[in-house]
Amino acid sequence: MKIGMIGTGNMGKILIEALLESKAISPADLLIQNRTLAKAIQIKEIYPAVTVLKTAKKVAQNADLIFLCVKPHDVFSVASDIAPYLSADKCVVSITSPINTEQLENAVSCSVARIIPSITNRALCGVALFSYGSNCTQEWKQALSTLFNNFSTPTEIADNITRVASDIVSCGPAFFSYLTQRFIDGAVEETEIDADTATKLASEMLIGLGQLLEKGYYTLPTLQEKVSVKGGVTGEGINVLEKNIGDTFNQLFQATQHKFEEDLQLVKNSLVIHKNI
Ligand SMILES: NC(=O)C1=CN([C@@H]2O[C@H](COP(=O)(O)OP(=O)(O)OC[C@H]3O[C@@H](n4cnc5c(N)ncnc54)[C@H](OP(=O)(O)O)[C@@H]3O)[C@@H](O)[C@H]2O)C=CC1
Ligand SMILES: O=C(O)[C@@H]1CCC=N1
Repeated sequence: MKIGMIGTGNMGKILIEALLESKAISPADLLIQNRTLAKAIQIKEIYPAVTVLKTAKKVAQNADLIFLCVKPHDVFSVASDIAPYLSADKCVVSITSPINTEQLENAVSCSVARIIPSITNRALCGVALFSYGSNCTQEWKQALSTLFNNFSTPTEIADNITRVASDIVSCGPAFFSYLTQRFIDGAVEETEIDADTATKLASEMLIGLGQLLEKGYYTLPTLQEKVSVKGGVTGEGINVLEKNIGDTFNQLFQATQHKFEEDLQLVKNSLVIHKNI
């Protein structure tokens, strides 16, 4: 199977690295293209057997499975460029949350899916959120799930939880990096530890925490219970968190939902431009 990647920015590159480093596919089966071609050429310098194509049209003609790894406002322009070259047996995957599979199916006449990846897939772990188009064939559903299983936990989601699922899976790494950074900053400001040591200790702690959860030794509540010895220091710290976090995370999910509504409207506007309604 030939896989085409249109858009080799942040996420396109991460998917290429995950596909190749997990050995899900061979570099000879990968066709890549980007608006600024130099970005795709840089990837070929790392993986010489990858083919760089000059146009999205050529990717559509030569690949069986085509990933659209562009920003939401560019998806329909790329989809309408490639639509005439897609036979019914091909599959198009978009990776962005504000565009649903119905909108994709209206833009191209082949199997479609939306797969929202996560930066954690670069480490060949974490979740990829799957939504299949209503006309997506069983063969493509199986092929996509098998492909992503090499470097992620493919998880099918209902449309109504798209935003929150993506907040947790794809935005989550940024949120928890930010919180960890603030944790480190506090330690450096309040004690004699230096930033490098605090960063190293906090990073190792997070890796260990991930391993504990992966191995299933503890749930999140039992883990807190085990560490918070009665009358001990952890309890004092948890009290501070309880007093101050308040409804921060409610506000966070409200803010992302609000931004999502705006993004959905922008997508509708770009659909009008491409006359696909
Ligand atoms: N970042 C993340 O963690 C995640 C991102 N996503 C989604 O992935 C999508 C892409 O995000 P990201 O990779 O961060 O964005 P980037 O801006 O880094 O990448 C987008 C790429 O698309 C290219 N591009 C734009 N138009 C075209 C075109 N017509 N033909 C070919 N290439 C084109 C751009 O080229 P050029 O070099 O010319 O700008 C750029 O390299 C977003 O919709 C985002 O929501 C999903 C999950 C996680
Ligand atoms: O489309 C999305 O929801 C993702 C989450 C992180 C960036 N973009």
